[in-house]
Amino acid sequence: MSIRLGCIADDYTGASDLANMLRQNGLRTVQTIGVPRPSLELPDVDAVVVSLKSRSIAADRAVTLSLEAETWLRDRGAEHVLFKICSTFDSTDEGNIGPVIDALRERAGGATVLVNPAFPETGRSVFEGYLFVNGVPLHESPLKDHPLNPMRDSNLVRVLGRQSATPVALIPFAVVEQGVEAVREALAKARTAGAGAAIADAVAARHLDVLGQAALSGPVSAGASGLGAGLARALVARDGPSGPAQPSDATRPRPTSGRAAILAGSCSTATRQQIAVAETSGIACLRLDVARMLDSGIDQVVSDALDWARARIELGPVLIASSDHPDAVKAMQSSHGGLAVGHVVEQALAAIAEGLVAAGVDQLVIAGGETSGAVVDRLGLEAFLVGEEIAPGVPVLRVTGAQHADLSMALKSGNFGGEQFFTRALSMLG
Ligand SMILES: Nc1ncnc2c1ncn2[C@@H]1O[C@H](COP(=O)(O)OP(=O)(O)O)[C@@H](O)[C@H]1O
Ligand SMILES: O=C(O)[C@@H](O)C(=O)COP(=O)(O)O
Repeated sequence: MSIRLGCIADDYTGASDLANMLRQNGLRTVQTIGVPRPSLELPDVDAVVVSLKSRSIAADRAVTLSLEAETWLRDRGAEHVLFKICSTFDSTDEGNIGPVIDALRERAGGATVLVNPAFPETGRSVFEGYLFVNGVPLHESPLKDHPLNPMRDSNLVRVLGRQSATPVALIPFAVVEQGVEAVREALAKARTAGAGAAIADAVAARHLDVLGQAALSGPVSAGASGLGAGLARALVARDGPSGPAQPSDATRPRPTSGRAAILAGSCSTATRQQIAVAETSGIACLRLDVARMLDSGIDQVVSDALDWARARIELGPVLIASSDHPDAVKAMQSSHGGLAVGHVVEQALAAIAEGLVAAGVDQLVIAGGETSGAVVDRLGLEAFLVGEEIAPGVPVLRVTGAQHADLSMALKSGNFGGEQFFTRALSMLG
């Protein structure tokens, strides 16, 4: 297999968001979970998105995993590697975006890395280096309350600068508006000035086209799926389209047991609203008792949740959620520690997912990036074929590989999807 674009995603929902975007813009794409084992059979594709769960782990570990993925992608012919980060720049002052960009840049010869997390379809734009989420500066958006990486600074030059070994430059709106050559020149100047990375502005799809073409002149870039779309369009414009749109197994409906479940660990405003709507539309819902998990361990909570689900699963979809309001999350974190709470809840939801699949569930919707990572890892999944789009950033995923190849899934970023997302996803997974 020889690929045209290699991608490393720092979480699994972000990876499926990117895979969806590449597919929509003309690249046959597969999403792998980690670096694939050598004997895993992958379809003939133009792009591979290697998903890592590296957003909220120690920076040195994130670097090691990302470099392993980069080696695998380059060995398969990738001329350009996109490091897929969150469109809300989820990270802390310790990393992991800066350290991974530094390592990928050094590996690829030192050219300044173009960085842009804009995703206009979901309301993320960058202007003068400031990130806006649905028209609100990042630090005023719901991301200020994220359980693992509260985003309290909207200036990405500053945010990335605090995580990086070298200074960070800005490629402002006025330069991006001038076009590809102007952006290439700005990147060259940034390199001469010693900047290892440059935040580029983009508020509309046409800016992402410019950035995609400019980025393709170098070996590495970093951004969200908007930049992925720009890169895909640039590749197709330069080299022409290839093959059929997608491996046919990705879109062919599969026989299903009819058993379906939704697991939510995201505490985002969007997910909490989607749960509220699901509750009023007749989906059986169970709220997990997070305090009980923290006080007495997860086993009894998991076992009670599975008993509850098994009693209902033949009648219709079930929804099990740990999601809570930011005040409740903060209270829990102040007594037990943020990462520790997150980890315990993720492990509980992963164990519940395992039990549900053992009970015959073959349609599974997961809300939350870290939550999705924990579930996919627990199930031992190896790769996904990318199906139709459910909502911007969220495709139908058909499992491929040795484990659970009958499973159809949606991995939803906490922030994505409209109010009716869960019912829409379930109608498309079958
Ligand atoms: N009630 C809760 N209290 C504290 N943390 C929680 C609670 N429910 C879920 N979490 C944790 O919050 C984090 C949510 O992150 P994630 O799954 O990535 O969602 P998102 O996509 O919204 O970022 C996870 O680590 C999850 O375990
Ligand atoms: O770019 C995005 O916003 C998403 O693709 C993404 O990475 C979401 O992360 P989570 O909100 O943690 O799922």
